[in-house]
Amino acid sequence: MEKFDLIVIGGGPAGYAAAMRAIDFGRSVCLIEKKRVGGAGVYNGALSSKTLWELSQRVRNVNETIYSFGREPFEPSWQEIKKTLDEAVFERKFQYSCHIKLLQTESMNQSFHYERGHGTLLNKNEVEIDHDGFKKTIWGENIILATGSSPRKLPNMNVDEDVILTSDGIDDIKDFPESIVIVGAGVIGCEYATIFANFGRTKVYLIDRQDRILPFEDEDISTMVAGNLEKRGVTIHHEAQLERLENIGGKVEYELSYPDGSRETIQVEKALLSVGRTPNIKGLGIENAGVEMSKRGVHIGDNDTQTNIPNIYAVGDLSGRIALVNMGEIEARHAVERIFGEVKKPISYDNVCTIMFLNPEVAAVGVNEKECIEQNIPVKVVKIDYSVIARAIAMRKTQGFFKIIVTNDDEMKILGMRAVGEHASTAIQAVALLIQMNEGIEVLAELVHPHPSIVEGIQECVRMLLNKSIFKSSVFKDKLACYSLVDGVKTPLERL
Ligand SMILES: Cc1cc2nc3c(=O)[nH]c(=O)nc-3n(C[C@H](O)[C@H](O)[C@H](O)COP(=O)(O)OP(=O)(O)OC[C@H]3O[C@@H](n4cnc5c(N)ncnc54)[C@H](O)[C@@H]3O)c2cc1C
Ligand SMILES: NC(=O)c1ccc[n+]([C@@H]2O[C@H](COP(=O)([O-])OP(=O)(O)OC[C@H]3O[C@@H](n4cnc5c(N)ncnc54)[C@H](O)[C@@H]3O)[C@@H](O)[C@H]2O)c1
Repeated sequence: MEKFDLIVIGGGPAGYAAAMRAIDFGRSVCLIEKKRVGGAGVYNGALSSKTLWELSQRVRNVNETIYSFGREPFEPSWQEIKKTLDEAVFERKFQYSCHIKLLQTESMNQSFHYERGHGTLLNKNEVEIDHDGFKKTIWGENIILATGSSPRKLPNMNVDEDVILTSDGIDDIKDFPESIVIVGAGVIGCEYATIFANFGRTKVYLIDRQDRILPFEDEDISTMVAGNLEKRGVTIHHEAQLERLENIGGKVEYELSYPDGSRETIQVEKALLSVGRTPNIKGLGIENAGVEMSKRGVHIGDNDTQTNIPNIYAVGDLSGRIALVNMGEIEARHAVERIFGEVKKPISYDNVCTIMFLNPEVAAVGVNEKECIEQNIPVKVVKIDYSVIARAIAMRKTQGFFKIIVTNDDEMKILGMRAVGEHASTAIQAVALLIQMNEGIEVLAELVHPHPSIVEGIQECVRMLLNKSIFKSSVFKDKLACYSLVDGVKTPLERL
């Protein structure tokens, strides 16, 4: 039987990162992937949906520009869009293939081994690999489980990935549907609503069971994103309870009920279910090795990625914590460092940087106002509208804002930031680093920023906190705001 220092089951972003980190320690590692290396980081997931989003943003931008010149809209076909999507996915797939092949060549002198097949734990050290019925068993001193997650389904709903789809099937549609209902106004639902609305070829209905989309974010963000979706013709069913959704003769019929007792029935061409994801635990054999779920039955690998069986770790979406590529990679690298002796502090989930690919894009790090109110954290908040940032004016993209949340004391340590608008994702990075380094805001206030750049807005925010901004909030009251937020009460702060 082949023996390894580490076996990794699952070759998505988390599993791949784990295997690569093990190589750095000079340990023998076997990576097992049943389908396609890259997982949802590439296919029917992060890379594919972001390619679609980028294309759709370009189409919308072009159309907004040429509309103002009185020109006909630019309408690429779905086939053209799909070709570009496939090219992007292929490029990444090719990189992974070459990387894996070259790593296994003798000249690389690596102890990396790749196996295609379904991995199942037989006990705490042995894993069976099943490749199209050909089975073999390997032995590992340590095992990392990284089998990811799959779209959650709803009862009584027959997902056929043709008429009723999930994110696993949406990229394979044959044409722009005339209409689509999206069930679930979370991240995937809102991103695909944005994509279809941007292309402008599909009537989109979005089912939101709460009173506002993206309920985990502050209201100013939900309002701006929802307003833009509605401007582009999206119907958002707020506070809607989905009573029924079925395929009737190749079309979708769904029925909603509302708190006032009213009901409505609507027919559309396709449905997309985006109601969360479920960890891929079935068929993994965790029971054979004695690996247990957390008491609440959701997490696996509760002890800082380690499971109750000391040589078995769980990382990425499988762990049931934060389902993001970046966190999957960090958890995976952390688990390997724990296994091979480079023990560090436990992973912190406090300042995770995220981007939601909406219109406009929304980037986040640390706490928002909602969390400060819920957790009763007294803070100061400073907000600047994109319309006073030179670069945004030059781009003709003045919708958006920066919001920075700091401690309610003289030190004013940054606790969180939201960036909503063009280049939001690049802007968040500087502030994330300051939080990580536990630095004060003065550093940002004095740094020479490039001009014109969107990040100058962040600088103006911190200058406002220090009462030395260039534009004065007492004059531009609707564009610059600075207030304290204590016990849920907002009090404007005196600024020039
Ligand atoms: C539509 C969509 C958009 C997203 N957009 C973003 C984004 O913009 N940014 C972001 O950070 N995250 C995004 N995510 C989330 C991100 O894709 C996941 O968090 C990430 O892929 C999780 O990585 P993972 O390695 O844990 O799991 P996965 O990517 O699910 O990979 C798990 C791998 O394990 C394999 N596997 C499963 N069982 C076995 C087995 N028994 N034996 C062998 N192999 C097995 C699977 O085939 C798969 O390749 C998105 C997800 C979706 C669905
Ligand atoms: N840009 C990104 O970073 C990005 C993009 C896409 C996905 N992801 C990751 O993938 C994960 C899964 O995304 P998701 O959008 O499926 O999950 P989600 O948890 O973000 O949203 C699911 C939504 O579905 C709603 N819902 C659940 N059951 C419902 C029902 N019966 N009827 C109507 N609505 C219902 C929930 O209220 C929630 O708003 C995300 O949590 C995120 O971690 C990240």
